[in-house]
Amino acid sequence: MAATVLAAIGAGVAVAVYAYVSGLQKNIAKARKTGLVYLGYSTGQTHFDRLGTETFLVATPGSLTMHTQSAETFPKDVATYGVLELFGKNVLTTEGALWSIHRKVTSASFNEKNAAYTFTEAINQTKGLLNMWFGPDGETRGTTRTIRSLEHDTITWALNIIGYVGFGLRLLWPGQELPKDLDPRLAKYGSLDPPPGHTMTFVDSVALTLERIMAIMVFPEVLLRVLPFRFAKEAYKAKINYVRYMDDAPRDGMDIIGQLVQSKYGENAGKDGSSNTTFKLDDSDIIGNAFIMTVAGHETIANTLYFGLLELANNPAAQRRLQHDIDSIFGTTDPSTWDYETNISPLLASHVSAYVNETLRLVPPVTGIPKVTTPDVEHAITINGRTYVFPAGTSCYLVAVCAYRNPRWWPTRPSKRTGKQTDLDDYLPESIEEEDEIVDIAEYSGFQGSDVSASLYRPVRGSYLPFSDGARSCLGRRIAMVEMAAALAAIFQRYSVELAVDEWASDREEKSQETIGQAETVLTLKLQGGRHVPVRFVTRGKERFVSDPELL
Ligand code: HEM
Repeated sequence: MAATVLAAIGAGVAVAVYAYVSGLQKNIAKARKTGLVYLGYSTGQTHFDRLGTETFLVATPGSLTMHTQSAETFPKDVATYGVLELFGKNVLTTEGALWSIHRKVTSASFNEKNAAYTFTEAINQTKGLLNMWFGPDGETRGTTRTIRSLEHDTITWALNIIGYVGFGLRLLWPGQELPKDLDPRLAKYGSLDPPPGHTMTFVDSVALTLERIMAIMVFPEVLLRVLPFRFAKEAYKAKINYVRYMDDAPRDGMDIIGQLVQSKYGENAGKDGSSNTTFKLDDSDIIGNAFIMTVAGHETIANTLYFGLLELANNPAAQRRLQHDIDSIFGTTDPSTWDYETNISPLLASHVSAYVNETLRLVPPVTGIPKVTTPDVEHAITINGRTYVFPAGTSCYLVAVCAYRNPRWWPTRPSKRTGKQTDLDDYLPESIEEEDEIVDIAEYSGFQGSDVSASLYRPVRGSYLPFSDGARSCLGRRIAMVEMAAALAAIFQRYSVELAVDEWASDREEKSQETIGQAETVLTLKLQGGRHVPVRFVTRGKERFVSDPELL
């Protein structure tokens, strides 16, 4: 008996070893055939430098993946986004005919009316954030206390905005009150304590669902309920609360999502792409898209504002230039009087959007984009003037963050900060602006106009894609730019940001840069494991750097 078991194990191991070796040989052969440089198994961004190439292949026993800095028009590899289909199919995770239906239905909501709502709500929420930071006596002191929760606070800020623009839910900061005439069905979403029928607030349920998304995906609900671990208990509690909030949300009161629910797209298109049926999103599609708008619509923006504020805290001179532009657009007028139609174009043509763009270059929330070559036939691609033929269905990872620091595409000079040969790792907001959005299939896009100034450096197409490009580019780009610009204007019109120097001694700028450099991607790029940079906001005129003549 024992001999039979051992023989069976031996045979199993032999089959596994054979599959491993032959898989590796097969993929190495495929890699060789393309003529490109390839690596076995390990991968990493420094390999671009080591191999002296912008595109290479990684062959493992189970896969062949291209890593590239060249944006090619491959289809998106939606399989890698499976985790985000947790609550239903949606515009990010579908492809082909089904995607075009989701895209058409959802893109209808990304219009100027919603961008204007975003502008007003971003100002309103930024005011709430500043009030919380300064507290009742902060204005008199002229400074906030040291803020260690900047990341958490910017996440809450962004969730509050998407809550309003996406769902029509007014979400509050401590000390704020709901408007008296609010639809009572919406009141529970703004509550700062868990309302009846819930064990956590709406905002906490969204934040914790995202934090525990892997556990929610991997373990069935019944198991999460009984497992004696904290992660399982949190995942269960977050999911139950989130689903209940989504089920109870009055569909008629919502904005982006409300329009989505009311849309009936295509008299001629069915959900499966067939003709002559009326398409209507079902409940799972609506919750799936609502979830994706919440995820895509807050962590990305929150992280950009967060890292942008840290970069500005490191660069007092940059803050001065930002404040100069804000002063010339808004003077001393109260932010609650700012008007979207009058102010948005000058604001987005000012240094404010250049500063956002530079943050998106250095610390982009989406560091890479998964793509895949044509599934059924070999795919020829020209890279640097040479054509390579790739096997059908080769996975491709566009390592966008490396392209944003590649001296071949960006003007560069030796770094004053580090002494390195190039300054592309430095925050240089004066140098760039984003290319105008060029949309391949216009009707699938949201906003299509220019939201940038004409005076700055325009990167070569394909070398700067923080919102991706083409038909599958970001639907929320306009909203994102409007939201971040409004927040920066509302903050820097009256305040400046500083590193909290008493905690970090003379090497504070270096230490802060080093900490930002430790950001890692889970869903988006962010500081993990409690790492943070302490800062303070101070009333303009009371900055430490005000005494530095170079900055005046
Ligand atoms: C700084 C903010 C943002 C950045 C950097 C960003 C970046 C991106 C990128 C790179 C993609 C392409 C992903 C891929 O193809 O794998 C994308 C897609 C998408 N984004 Fe954003 N995004 C931001 C804000 C938003 C906002 C505010 C919303 C909505 C409220 C949004 C909704 C979407 C959607 C729905 C898609 C999928 C489009 C499709 O596949 O057809 N994003 N975004």
